[in-house]
Amino acid sequence: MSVLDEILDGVREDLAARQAATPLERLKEMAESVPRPQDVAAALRRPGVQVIAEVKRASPSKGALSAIADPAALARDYADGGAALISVLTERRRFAGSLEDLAAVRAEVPTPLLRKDFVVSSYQLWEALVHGADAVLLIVAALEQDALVSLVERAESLGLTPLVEVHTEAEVERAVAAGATVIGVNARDLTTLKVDRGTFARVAPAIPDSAVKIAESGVRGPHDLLAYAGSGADAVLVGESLVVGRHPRTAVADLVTAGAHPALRDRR
Ligand SMILES: O=P(O)(O)OC[C@@H](O)[C@@H](O)c1c[nH]c2ccccc12
Repeated sequence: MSVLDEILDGVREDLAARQAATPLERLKEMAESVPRPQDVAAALRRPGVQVIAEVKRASPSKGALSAIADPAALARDYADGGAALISVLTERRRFAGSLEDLAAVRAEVPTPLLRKDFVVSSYQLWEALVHGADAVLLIVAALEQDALVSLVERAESLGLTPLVEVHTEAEVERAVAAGATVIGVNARDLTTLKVDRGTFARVAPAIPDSAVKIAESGVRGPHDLLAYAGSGADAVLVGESLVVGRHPRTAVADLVTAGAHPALRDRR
């Protein structure tokens, strides 16, 4: 069984437990008092290369990365550094994340938030909404096409922006066919867990110009952002290098400065 399949099994088990504890009807009631999510595509389409900073405690490839005692304080650093979007891992077993982390970050910063998880059910979209997300990750490799199509539609109908993750050109076709307008190319292959920084340059040409293009994973600093920008990235998603470094606010600010270079600002 692949790592992805193992992760998905755990995700479904945890999901079943949450559904047993909180019926969908209850979540829907809670969603009534939540403000409408922000326009994430617009935030990522601003001139220059935008920085998406991730609250990430652990990963399947490396295990524990950082204890992150206070995710809200880290998110505050990311926001102060100029992140356009903050990604919060909510998967528990492999990434040590939680919906509580998402809610804590929501209470601290006004920045748009991405729920980063393995979404397999519309129940998780309602959870994302209730805990303050503006966008949700949908991973093409983890979903049958009809499930992908319906989750893109359901997310949009709730006002959530679907960020659809791909690894190959064939997956770009599936993402576009499902109506995705914000597409992330993950340099980490979720079946082998290896990072190949050339993935974005190979896959991005298949993404329509009208879509927002995000380069995910493997960004160690401004030089990697600039390389992804050279291949057409509108935004980069950065986790590990921010949480293991000692100065997350400065690290984000350095990326934001690189992404705001005049040559990048005038591209679109
Ligand atoms: O830590 P990195 O190499 O900067 O990568 C961040 C992000 O791309 C990665 O966490 C990620 C991309 N897609 C995912 C899907 C699920 C979980 C995690 C991810």
